[in-house]
Amino acid sequence: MSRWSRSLQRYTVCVGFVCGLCWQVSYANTSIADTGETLDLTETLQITDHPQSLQQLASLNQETALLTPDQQWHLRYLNAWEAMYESDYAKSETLFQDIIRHSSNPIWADRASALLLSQFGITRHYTDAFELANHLTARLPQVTDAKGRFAILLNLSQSLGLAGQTDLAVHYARMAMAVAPAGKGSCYSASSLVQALSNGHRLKLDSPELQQAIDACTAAKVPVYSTDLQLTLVALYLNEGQPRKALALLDQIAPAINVDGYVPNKLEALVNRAQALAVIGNDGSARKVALSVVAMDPSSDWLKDAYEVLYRIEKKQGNTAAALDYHEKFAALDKAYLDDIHARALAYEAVQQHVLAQKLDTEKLSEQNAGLRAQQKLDAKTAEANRLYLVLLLMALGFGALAMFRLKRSQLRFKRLSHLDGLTAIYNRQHFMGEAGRLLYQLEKRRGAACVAIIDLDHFKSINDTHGHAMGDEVLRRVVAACKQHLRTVDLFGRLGGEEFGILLVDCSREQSIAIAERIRAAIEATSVELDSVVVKISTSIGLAFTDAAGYDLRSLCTGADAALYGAKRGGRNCVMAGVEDLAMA
Ligand SMILES: Nc1nc2c(ncn2[C@@H]2O[C@H](COP(=O)(O)OP(=O)(O)OP(=O)(O)O)[C@@H](O)[C@H]2O)c(=O)[nH]1
Repeated sequence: MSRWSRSLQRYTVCVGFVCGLCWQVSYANTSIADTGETLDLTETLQITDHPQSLQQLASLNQETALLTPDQQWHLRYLNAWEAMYESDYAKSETLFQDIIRHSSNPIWADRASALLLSQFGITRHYTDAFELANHLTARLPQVTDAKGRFAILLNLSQSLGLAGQTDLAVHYARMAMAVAPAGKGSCYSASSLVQALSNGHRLKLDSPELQQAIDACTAAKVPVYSTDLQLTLVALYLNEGQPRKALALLDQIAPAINVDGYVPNKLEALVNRAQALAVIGNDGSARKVALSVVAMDPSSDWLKDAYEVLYRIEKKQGNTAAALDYHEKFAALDKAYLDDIHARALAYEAVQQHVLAQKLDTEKLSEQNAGLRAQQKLDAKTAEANRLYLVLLLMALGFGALAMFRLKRSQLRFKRLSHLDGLTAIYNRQHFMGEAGRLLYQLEKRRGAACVAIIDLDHFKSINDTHGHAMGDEVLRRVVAACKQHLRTVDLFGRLGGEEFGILLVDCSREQSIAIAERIRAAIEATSVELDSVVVKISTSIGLAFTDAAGYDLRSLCTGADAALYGAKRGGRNCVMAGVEDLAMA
């Protein structure tokens, strides 16, 4: 028969030993005060002396207050193991999940995960098993706890073997062998390798792995495993058409099987014996052995093989009805068995597809995220560039505006300067004449009165000649200052040239104008100009012309004022001559 048919049962066996991890620990003294040691000892006893371990576990569960938080997780792990051992899978799964999710110590989480992986295989929760297997495969590089790593590797090999992934099962079994502790650890890992090869139909009678595993388990004194491996050899004899050798080996290991009392091995041996007897034609014995298997009412795997033997014997002997009956039973179990293999393969593929889809989704998301991040970076850079452009633009506009402002101010300044006399800072002749003409035009429209006064300093040449041009310039500035004292802001004041100044008195009657001119004359006369300790006295002659007589034409007014000025000079200087009438009088 195929070793496949026994895989799940062997799976259970392996789990039972692996999770116990029966390291070489002495347990003579079971009343240890140190709770940490008690926990370790209890773990050992779970395999080597189960009744004793139950007592230890009960004591520990009553003294949880004495345990550290980490020891409490260890205790939960032992309780989970116990529940699984007792086939209370609902309870053990709850406990395992609690440890996996909430234990802060990865040692317990990893060991619990390894056991839960086993349990999922036993309970045929294949999807859960392969999902957990994927998780543990990814987690493996971080597992530093030797026991946890070993347990994970063994159970990965087991679960992947169940999925028909022989290469992976062999790979993890070899990894487990590489880290296996001497003794039982070597036996368990070597047996896992044999099982992986057997499940993948890669095991031959002369495969060195088989003998290596038998030697390891014999040396480690693990009789159940040794017997199981011998049964693997029996199956190979049967598969290769050597039933007598199979029977010989079964006879050889029969005493050990009885001593072990391990039911799966006992059933396996019986089924193999029935098959071998049937092949050699000993139908009566074969039927008897097969019926003994049926009587034990085992799980489907052995029952299926037993019914197959019975069906072939009845058919061979022409017992059609019995043959048909056995065939129906065999076919039903065989279908269930094939369905189970199919279910494992499907679950494995579904999980791989799911993982692949998740990976693709993750990659797609990563790509999208990368794209988004790149877009965000681009957007940020664009925004930054835009801000920069805006700042530059504003700066350019600012600078432009500033430049414009400066240019305008400069233009205005030049314009203003171009309107002013350089020495006295009052209007020059050109601007004075232009402004005077404009004002007179406005005055004419509203018939306002105005007066043009021309002021000419007396004997200015002699000041220059006597005291120099600097004194002459200073005199000119002081004269302007004196005139401004008596002018209103509406009046127009300009230097017409040399020592000659013009004034347009706006909205000023003849009398008011004469009075102002007289005050200006008096002020100039009163002015003493001192420069380098030299004091100069000055005077001025002023000629006036009025709009009420000369009209609003500037030229006429200037001519009139000039004529009046001429009169003032002729009249002895230092006086005001008002209009043509005065000139006529003069
Ligand atoms: N210091 C100085 N002298 C100037 C300036 N502009 C003209 N003058 C001088 O002013 C003098 C004018 O002299 P004149 O035209 O003979 O007149 P005046 O000496 O005042 O004689 P009357 O007008 O007849 O009293 C000349 O000597 C010019 O050189 C100036 O900006 N600064």
